[in-house]
Amino acid sequence: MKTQSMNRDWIATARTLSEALPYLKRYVGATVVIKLGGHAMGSDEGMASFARDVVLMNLVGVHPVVVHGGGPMINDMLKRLGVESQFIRGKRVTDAATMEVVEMVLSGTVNKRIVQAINAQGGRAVGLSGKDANMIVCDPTDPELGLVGDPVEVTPDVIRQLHEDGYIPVVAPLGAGREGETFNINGDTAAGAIAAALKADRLLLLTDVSGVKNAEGEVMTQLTPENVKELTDSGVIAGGMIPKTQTALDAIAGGVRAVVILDGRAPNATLLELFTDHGAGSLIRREVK
Ligand SMILES: Nc1ncnc2c1ncn2[C@@H]1O[C@H](COP(=O)(O)OP(=O)(O)O)[C@@H](O)[C@H]1O
Ligand SMILES: CC(=O)N[C@@H](CCC(=O)OP(=O)(O)O)C(=O)O
Repeated sequence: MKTQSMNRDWIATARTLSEALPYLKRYVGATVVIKLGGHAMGSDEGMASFARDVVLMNLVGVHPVVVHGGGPMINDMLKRLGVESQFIRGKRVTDAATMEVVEMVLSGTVNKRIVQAINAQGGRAVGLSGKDANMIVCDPTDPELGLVGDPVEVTPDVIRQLHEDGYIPVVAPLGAGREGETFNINGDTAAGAIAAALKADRLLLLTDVSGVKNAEGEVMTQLTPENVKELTDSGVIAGGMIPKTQTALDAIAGGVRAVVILDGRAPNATLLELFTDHGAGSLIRREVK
């Protein structure tokens, strides 16, 4: 039996769809890089919801690229294997034994979980890492971090080709060294480098907080690179938020139009951000309009 309140729900849904039209138009043909952090990868239900959003985005003409992390999953596996791991300035010190586990977890378990989730929603996801087609070539970040790499040459042709053929690329943050090594790249750094190489319209960094907070703990809905520098210098931006905001600044300097830091655990976070005037999280771009 249909009730009046059910009718009201449908009317609200129709209004939301209708209001999305200008945004849908704006993003046709746009490239959107979405970084899914390990902390934002929740339950199977949360993963299915994320995957549904990515498939919908693709169906309305957006070219999504998913770049993922998986730090907590690497920690779990290292613990099970009895391998010690430590972080310096937010990056995992990676020796050869750790690298083997990092690659197994990122390229194997995590990458395939996302690929399967997208395919289960009717998308056609293809999993790859920065090593495939020599997409991300790295130099070592710092000798004390071992096999941690900084992207120095990014060739995203394979991503463009996959988009052209209707596939959704899902990229694990690993890079190739010039001497045949494998490098462990911070997930945010890898996403920023890919977004800059593609001159993406948006880079969405999905994490476990609703955005960048000011000294009062309020989420800043819009920030310029200057605001980020001030908040970092005063110590308000700290810990894991530092590589994220640094990635945002580098990506903008590299030609990405805007970067959004948002809570990936919130339902339909990416759709809200792209297709409504409500937006979500903190938008960082050169000029705040
Ligand atoms: N100014 C700030 N605004 C929001 N979060 C901040 C800020 N400074 C530090 N953080 C911390 O940064 C964390 C996000 O970074 P991180 O844990 O590395 O995320 P992820 O695993 O998703 O990459 C937040 O959970 C929060 O504790
Ligand atoms: C160099 C470095 O620290 N690499 C990360 C790669 C995964 C990652 O970045 O995962 P999140 O996005 O979930 O944090 C690591 O080994 O944990």
